[in-house]
Amino acid sequence: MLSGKEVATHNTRESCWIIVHGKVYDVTEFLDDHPGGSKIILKYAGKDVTQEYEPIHPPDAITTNLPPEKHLGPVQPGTVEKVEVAITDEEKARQERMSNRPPLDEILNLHDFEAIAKLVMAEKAWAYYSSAADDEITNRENHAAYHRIWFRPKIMVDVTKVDWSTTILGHRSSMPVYITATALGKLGHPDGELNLTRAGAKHGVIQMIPTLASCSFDELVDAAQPGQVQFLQLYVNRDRDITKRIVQHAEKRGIKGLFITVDAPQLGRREKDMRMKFTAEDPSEVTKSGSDGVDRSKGAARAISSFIDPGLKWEDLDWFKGITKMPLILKGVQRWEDALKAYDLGLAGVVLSNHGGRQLDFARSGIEVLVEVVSKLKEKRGLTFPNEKFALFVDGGVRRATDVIKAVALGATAVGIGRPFLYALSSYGQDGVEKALQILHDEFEMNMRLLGAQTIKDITPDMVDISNISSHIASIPGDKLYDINYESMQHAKLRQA
Ligand SMILES: Cc1cc2c(cc1C)[n+](S(=O)(=O)[O-])c1c(=O)[nH]c(=O)nc-1n2C[C@H](O)[C@H](O)[C@H](O)COP(=O)(O)O
Repeated sequence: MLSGKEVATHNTRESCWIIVHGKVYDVTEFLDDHPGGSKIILKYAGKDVTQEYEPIHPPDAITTNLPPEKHLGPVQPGTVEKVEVAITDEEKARQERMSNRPPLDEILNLHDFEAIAKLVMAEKAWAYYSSAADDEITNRENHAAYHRIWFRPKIMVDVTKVDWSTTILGHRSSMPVYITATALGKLGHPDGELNLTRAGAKHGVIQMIPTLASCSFDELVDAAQPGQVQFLQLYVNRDRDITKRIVQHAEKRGIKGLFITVDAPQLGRREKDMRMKFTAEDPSEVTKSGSDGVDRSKGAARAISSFIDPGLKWEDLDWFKGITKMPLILKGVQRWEDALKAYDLGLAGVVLSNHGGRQLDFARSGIEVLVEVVSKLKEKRGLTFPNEKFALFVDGGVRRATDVIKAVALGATAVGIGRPFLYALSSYGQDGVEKALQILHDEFEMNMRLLGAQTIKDITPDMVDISNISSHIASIPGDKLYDINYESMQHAKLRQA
């Protein structure tokens, strides 16, 4: 066993060891491959870096990215000097805002969590969660699309009792909503995705565990209550043995659905996240590309995703069917032809999604694609929805129970919600996530009554007017760069002249 003293002598670029979770790693040859640049590692060379490591890296990031011969084994307990991570003025100001945030009972809707999270989250964390690709048009369209769908409520229906519970892939759920997969939960809260597991258990809502969770997969499955249903979101690894191991382990641990993410052969250019250059203090320090040629100077997203296989193709699905019996669902389908292909291949369903606008900008919203998919699969295969055999899910921009009800009316089995639960856990931890779920329950109760629907089955296509669904009015974003940098400079020059 290595002593902390011995590890401390390896604190240079020539020989750099670090300690993570009580284990010693030789990262000397990894320094220039580190997505956040070498500087941040050298700052902690020879020391225990766990506290700095945890919020940004999935637990197994170091073991999967470092060859086994660099894993030097456990460090002797009691021999390691504690690393004090100095509290910056920015962090002090943030903690001050956190202590002044409104009490939870003043939160009335899911938008409130976003407003508070923006105030109380660390800049890097907010950038990562809120970021979307390019001009973020799709991110805005995701919610805007719901504003183009109007209700045709029924009256004189006895709605004394209303019930919005449902089944998702054959499992009971208290509402047609699941907590979708979003990476790096510990950026927002030290308990990370555990907040989602625990709140989901209390409110009978399914959690989709992300490949890039901050918490380990087993930690999240161990934290589930008996009978609590969890799905797994999978980024397919270039190394198929790693993927096979993850999938078969998940099945053994009782995961009830494998959601294969298909809209991210490369993670999108999320410029707010990129500006953070994540952990590298000196941006020019951030390595342009590692030994595998992956450009790592693009913030956290790109940093943690170089393992994703851009070569994933339809033929791979037979391989998946051969390694698991879990229902297979494709997450990130964006046109009816691909939904039809997934149905013909006997998959259990698709998530009509553009990754929360974080991937291809100008991709259409999930709800608009839903309308197209339902009509085309009816025309081509005589299918009606919701459909037990082939479930349609939608995610992106869902912030109200009325958004969910619109999706259900149009044939969705259920809807995934992402950022609102992240903002809730970042502002109030598990209590925040529970409050968000309770708000949705309260909104369902009211809206089902006002719609004249007693149960989910009574929410039918005739209850919505979708005549405007495809008329996109993309608000052209202001040209910040020109307006702030160039235009004002010209004015300044003219003023001086
Ligand atoms: C907000 C967010 C979304 C992420 C997400 C991380 C964040 C912070 N990450 S990402 O880092 O790679 O982009 C994932 C992910 O791990 N895997 C995935 O399939 N979708 C990922 N998504 C997309 C997510 O599953 C939903 O499609 C999206 O969040 C739905 O939109 P709303 O946030 O508006 O509800």
